[in-house]
Amino acid sequence: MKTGEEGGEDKEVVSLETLSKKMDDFAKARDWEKYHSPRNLLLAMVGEVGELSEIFQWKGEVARGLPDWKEEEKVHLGEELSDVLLYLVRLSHVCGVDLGKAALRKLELNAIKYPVTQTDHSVGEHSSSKSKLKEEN
Ligand SMILES: Nc1ccn([C@H]2C[C@H](O)[C@@H](COP(=O)(O)OP(=O)(O)OP(=O)(O)O)O2)c(=O)n1
Repeated sequence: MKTGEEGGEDKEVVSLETLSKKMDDFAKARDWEKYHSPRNLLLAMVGEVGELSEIFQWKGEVARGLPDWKEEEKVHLGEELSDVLLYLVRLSHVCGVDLGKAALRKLELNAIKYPVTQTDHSVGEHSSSKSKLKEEN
């Protein structure tokens, strides 16, 4: 699917369903579904989070947009971010969780828990946003 961008440039929109289907095809083609259990996928994802962390390790704080990074470092970053995302999507799939839906619901909960009028960004000390959302629905 393509969508128009402000600058007239088309950008491909990649859905979570597309990624999930591709992971499913990948696993089926290799007969790897037996390895893709929830626990295995969780551990694999955590391992990839470790690899992602290594990229930032010892660098100190880095500026948004990573202006000082080499192109190859950014490509590597994209690969590790992708590994985390792909395992997360796959984990959600094998657990029967609709990740897109769950994330939209969580954003709603976050908005209730942290209203825009709140300025101190503190966490905790909030009444349960989950019960508030339940009351509203
Ligand atoms: N049983 C497996 C093994 C791999 N993958 C897929 C999902 C990840 O996107 C990627 C992970 O592959 P590697 O374990 O080879 O990890 P890296 O690509 O990070 O390689 P390395 O750890 O050598 O840097 O492959 C998978 O779906 N199921």
